[in-house]
Amino acid sequence: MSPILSAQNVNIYYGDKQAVRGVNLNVQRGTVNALIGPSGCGKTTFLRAINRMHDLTPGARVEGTILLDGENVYGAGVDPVVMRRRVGMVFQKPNPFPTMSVFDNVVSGLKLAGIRDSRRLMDIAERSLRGAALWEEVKDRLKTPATGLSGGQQQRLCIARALAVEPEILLMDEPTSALDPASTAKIEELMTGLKQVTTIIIVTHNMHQAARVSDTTSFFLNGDLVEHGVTDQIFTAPRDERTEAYVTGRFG
Ligand SMILES: Nc1ncnc2c1ncn2[C@@H]1O[C@H](COP(=O)(O)OP(=O)(O)OP(=O)(O)O)[C@@H](O)[C@H]1O
Repeated sequence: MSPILSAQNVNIYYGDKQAVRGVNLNVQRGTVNALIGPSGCGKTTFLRAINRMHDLTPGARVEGTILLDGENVYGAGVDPVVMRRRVGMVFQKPNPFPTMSVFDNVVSGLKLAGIRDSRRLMDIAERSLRGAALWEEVKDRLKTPATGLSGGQQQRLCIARALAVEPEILLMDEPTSALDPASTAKIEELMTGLKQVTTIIIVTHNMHQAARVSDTTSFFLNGDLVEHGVTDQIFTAPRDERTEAYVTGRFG
């Protein structure tokens, strides 16, 4: 099967400084993929290249090829805004739009895309909130401010907001690092279900989390992708001694 994402010789720079070096990575549809490695090794930098977030960072430059379902993400004529709809993103800290209600947060991307039909918006909002395992908790308070939700609920709201526009890939940058263990467990559980509707690439510092939720794992070190493989293999039989040192906790 052709990969949903194919990165080919990707180099990323901030000014003169190279943060990611020659990364080659294929990600299969309907899987969860974890990016692990010590602080500063380039995980977030690589993640942000996938939906062209570096376009917004002065001095940042991406070289090489990133194909989304065969289409060059950086190709001439590709609208970065459209690309960011196809590749959704959830950040470390929940960031619901603070002045909007729960409902308006979920449908914000749809409204921007010109969808106005209220029946349709409600259907998609319900489906997205169910997809983010939040519907039961918020169905009676859809019109209340999103800021009234707990941190864990706000993060699931951000996941619902990302799901509403049916992204082909969902990028998650340490999505549980600001959450308590119960909220973290809920989001980890939910990822398995999300594989039915999208493909997930998650940056995590937590190796137990990577081992629990992901199908494949990529180990980064100093801007290099050292090793990529099935998660079980990376954690139990790594091929590179640097991967072994990291997953056994000898540094990082
Ligand atoms: N906007 C920026 N401008 C300049 N250098 C940056 C910028 N963002 C990141 N870097 C540098 O690029 C390198 C990779 O950073 P990146 O944030 O991708 O690492 P990371 O593996 O995600 O780290 P962490 O796990 O701490 O989030 C680091 O040396 C970092 O200091």
